[in-house]
Amino acid sequence: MELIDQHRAFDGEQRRYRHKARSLDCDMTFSVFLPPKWRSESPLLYWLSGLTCTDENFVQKAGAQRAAAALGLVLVAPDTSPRGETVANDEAYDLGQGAGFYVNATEEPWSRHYRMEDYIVEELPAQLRSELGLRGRSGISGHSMGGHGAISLALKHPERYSSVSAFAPIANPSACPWGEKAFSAYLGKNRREWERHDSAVLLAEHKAPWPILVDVGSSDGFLAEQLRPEALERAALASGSEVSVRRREGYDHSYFFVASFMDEHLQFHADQLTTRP
Ligand SMILES: N[C@@H](CCC(=O)N[C@@H](CS)C(=O)NCC(=O)O)C(=O)O
Repeated sequence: MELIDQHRAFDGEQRRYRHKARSLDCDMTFSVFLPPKWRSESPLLYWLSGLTCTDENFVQKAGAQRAAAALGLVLVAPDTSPRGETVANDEAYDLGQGAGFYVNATEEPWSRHYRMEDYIVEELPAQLRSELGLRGRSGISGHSMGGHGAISLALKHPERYSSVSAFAPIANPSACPWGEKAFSAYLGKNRREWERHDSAVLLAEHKAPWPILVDVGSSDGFLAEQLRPEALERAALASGSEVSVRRREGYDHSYFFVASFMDEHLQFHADQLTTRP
């Protein structure tokens, strides 16, 4: 992989890499923050971003580096979809490039490149292990579409992740307009298939092995129609899972909201990653 950008930050390093992603069959960029004195065992936090984002929105807007440096957390920020002129796309902001929804697509024209679940869960961790020697325990978090990605991927691959949180997640994508549109394009018309990637459905069926921390803003314009955090709370009750959904008065969907509570999420992950068996 090729180092394409590097900045000192809080005595650590904010780096950006480009590499050939086998699972996505295209070149990808991702960002990684290495805290001071990082080691191969340092814990990692994967951050999955939302619609329209690249790896850079989080790096530039979330203000996560100061606390990550203090806590010794490596931050990994992947892009939100495969990229490139030969990669299928759509004019809408909520489908195609910038909107991979963290699933492996089965439908044309998406199935060749849109394999974000394999990329996030398998290929990127293997790349970080082989190229940077990073093999610490991993947590996962994200925003909006990335909050859906974080919770659903962790529930699908519980052996891979030791801590999970989300900001304004699309909690029940098989029952909201963003999710219905993306899942019908990527996964086809069978709603049963959609439910295999739906955090609320997965959580209702299986008790989560870790507590899940969620923040949502009460003034988020997407809250009632697209995010539906109450579905996650109902699911947690049904399975006996520990899910804390905190409603933050007056906050909206933006990275101003994310940045406001980032330190609390990083502390939560650091606690889980360093103290849980
Ligand atoms: N642009 C879309 C909304 C997209 C949006 O809000 N994206 C969020 C994630 S779902 C985001 O993080 N945008 C990039 C940013 O704020 O830096 C719209 O017009 O409704």
